[in-house]
Amino acid sequence: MSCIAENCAKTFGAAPVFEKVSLRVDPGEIVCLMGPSGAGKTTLLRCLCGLELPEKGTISLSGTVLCQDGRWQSPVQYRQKIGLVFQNWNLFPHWTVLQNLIKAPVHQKRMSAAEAEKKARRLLEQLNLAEKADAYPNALSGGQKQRAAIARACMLAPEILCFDEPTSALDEQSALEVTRIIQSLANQDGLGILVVTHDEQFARRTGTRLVRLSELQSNS
Ligand SMILES: Nc1ncnc2c1ncn2[C@@H]1O[C@H](COP(=O)(O)OP(=O)(O)OP(=O)(O)O)[C@@H](O)[C@H]1O
Repeated sequence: MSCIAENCAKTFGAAPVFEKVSLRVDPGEIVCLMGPSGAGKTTLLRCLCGLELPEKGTISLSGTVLCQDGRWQSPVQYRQKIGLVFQNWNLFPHWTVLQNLIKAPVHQKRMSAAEAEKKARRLLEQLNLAEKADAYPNALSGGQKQRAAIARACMLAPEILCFDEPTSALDEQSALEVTRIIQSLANQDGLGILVVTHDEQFARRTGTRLVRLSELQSNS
């Protein structure tokens, strides 16, 4: 159930972003990844989510290997176990909140429409968003969009959930709400959580472990 990156290296063109980076996220823990702008935090997150291929190293989740030394291994199975809440939420604007939640699980034939709707309504209820099920994303506040994006990521029951800068567009109240939701996902549902953030205050009150990208790099 742990997500493990070992000795990963990623280069764009001729420029190495990071080398020999290792990171482990266990069930129930909330790892906050921090570091200077441009250090490669989002790139590492995207590698862990199977959106970028590192040239070196291995990434695996509960025994399913995503990639090894620049080759994809089992990306489809791996991606089913990990979810990502994007910084700008990436909600489809022409779909309602409910449709945003149910389209992927139904399209991927992992759930019937009825099952997906039942699960989506339960998640929206838990996230205090039930009354917005039929609203379009442009009618939601930033905090509500964030919660809709979290609900959508939870539809496929990931083992690990990743967040890219979850508080960057939120006011203090909504950021506190995100802390509560993330802690509940880790403590009650046992998810492993990885959060890339610049928000030191958020990281200190939310994380069970704070790591800097520079500390993940082996010098040997
Ligand atoms: N698709 C890409 N093509 C080329 N270079 C890229 C690409 N994505 C990221 N980079 C470069 O990789 C480096 C790391 O970027 P990344 O977004 O991972 O950093 P970050 O630590 O998340 O920064 P920030 O905290 O500012 O979001 C930067 O120099 C960036 O310009």
